[in-house]
Amino acid sequence: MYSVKEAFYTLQGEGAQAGRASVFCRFTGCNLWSGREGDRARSRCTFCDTDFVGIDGQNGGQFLDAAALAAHLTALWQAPDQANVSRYVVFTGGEPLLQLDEALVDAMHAQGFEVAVETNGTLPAPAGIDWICVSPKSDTTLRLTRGHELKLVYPQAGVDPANFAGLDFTHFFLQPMDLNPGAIVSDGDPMAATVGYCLRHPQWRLSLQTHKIAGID
Ligand SMILES: C[S@@+](CC[C@H](N)C(=O)[O-])C[C@H]1O[C@@H](n2cnc3c(N)ncnc32)[C@H](O)[C@@H]1O
Ligand SMILES: Nc1nc2[nH]cc(C(=O)O)c2c(=O)[nH]1
Ligand code: SF4
Ligand SMILES: [Mg+2]
Repeated sequence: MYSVKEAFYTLQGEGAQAGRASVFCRFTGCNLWSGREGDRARSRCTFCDTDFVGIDGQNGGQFLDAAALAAHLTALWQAPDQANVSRYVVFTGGEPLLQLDEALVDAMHAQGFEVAVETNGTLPAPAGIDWICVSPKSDTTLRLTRGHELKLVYPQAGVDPANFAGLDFTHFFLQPMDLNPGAIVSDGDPMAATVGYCLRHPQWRLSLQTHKIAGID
């Protein structure tokens, strides 16, 4: 059984795949925050910009098995098939690695999708994922120390990007912390701080949340 908050067709907004047409599957629940505003300040992740509670979002629900969820997500892909252009699904949340398993990865591959995940990196990943984006959070133990992109929200108190710069990732991004969700503390302007860090440390590139700029999901 999989619990899905919402699922929708949009453009990936962040990181190296920004701008790419994608089906997003947002799983319910996270291991670093309950999702309740009253718990935010004392949670392990305090700046989350996402509602991942329940199954009441667009195209949300419970799905008995991988085949059922794969069919549901495939129906959301809205483009005609074209040679050399893959369908693309992004599993996020909440924390997707609480629910994503090899059966679902395989079922999406069988429907012609490349499979991406957005994870906080604290849980092991099933085999077969084509694109792993890890976004580390302060005061957590990173279990996923390799992948395709490491995308650190910046600045986070007590987190130095240098601690991740030697890990086995292809791309290194800093993403300015969006303070709108009521994020708890940040020193100064995250955008300016992030730009400044990337200017001084060219290994790191700026990731903007382009879906927020574009006004899409
Ligand atoms: C909502 S999280 C879900 C996936 C997973 N739990 C994680 O944290 O990576 C999706 C992405 O949004 C980022 N994010 C969350 N809140 C943010 C904020 N206030 N500003 C910028 N990025 C944020 C996360 O770091 C992650 O890269
Ligand atoms: N368009 C769009 N791109 C995204 N990239 C990562 C997101 C996420 O919430 O995981 C996200 C999202 O919520 N929307
Ligand atoms: S950003 Fe990710 S890890 Fe943090 S509370 Fe939101 S879903 Fe959980
Ligand atoms: Mg988001």
